Amino acid sequence: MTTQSPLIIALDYPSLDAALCMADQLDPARCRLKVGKELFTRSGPAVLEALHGRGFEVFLDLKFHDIPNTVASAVQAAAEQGVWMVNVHAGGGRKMMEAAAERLQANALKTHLIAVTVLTSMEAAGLNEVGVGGTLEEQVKRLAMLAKDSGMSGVVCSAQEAEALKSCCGADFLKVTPGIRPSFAAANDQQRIMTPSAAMQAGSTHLVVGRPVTQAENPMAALEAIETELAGG
Ligand SMILES: O=c1ccn([C@@H]2O[C@H](COP(=O)(O)O)[C@@H](O)[C@H]2O)c(=O)[nH]1
Repeated sequence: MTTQSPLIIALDYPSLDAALCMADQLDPARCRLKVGKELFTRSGPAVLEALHGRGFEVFLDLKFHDIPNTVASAVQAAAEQGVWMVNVHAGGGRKMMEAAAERLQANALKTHLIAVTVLTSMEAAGLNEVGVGGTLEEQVKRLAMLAKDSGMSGVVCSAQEAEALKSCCGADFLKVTPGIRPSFAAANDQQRIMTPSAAMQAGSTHLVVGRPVTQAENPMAALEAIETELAGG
């Protein structure tokens, strides 16, 4: 099933059972689901099969970053398992991204392929410490433009950069934004955060929400509060 909702719920759980317990409370007409490193490493492709069987579109968030052939093969493996979206690190460079995009095209695979710019848990000082000069915004913009030029259909960025990326990369270029924090939620380890409605206004195309829903006392009430906020209520 496909949905018009921009919401992608991050299933960051240590077991397949725990992830499916949450998935079974959610509706594929109202959100997509994200499977990340912890859950995939523990459960493997079985989690994708289980979520697809329940009608969900799945973003496989493994952030591949390796030599071009290895990344292209991993992206192909993900797409052949039917995921809706998969990602790589833009820092892997043009050749890596082009190889991955070309592999999908050569095999007529329609999975969205996007690239991570700068993790939403990073701030300027942390970026500087790993040797990146210039501002954080400049780095996000540089990597987004490189990603677009290398055949990516969008990027992972923070909602704080969405407006600038809309200007340089266009409205159709996907801006998948983690670090979404409704007013009731803690920031946790996220640095560049925004509320759901502000993120949509800024130009995010998809909102990744994990702990504000999955760790809430009442996850369904938290999700409904986000939906109400997005509906302008
Ligand atoms: O830059 C990035 C890229 C990926 N993520 C992932 O999104 C979710 C966010 O979860 P929260 O609990 O809402 O913080 C998580 O799975 C991250 O691995 C990100 O946060 N930032």
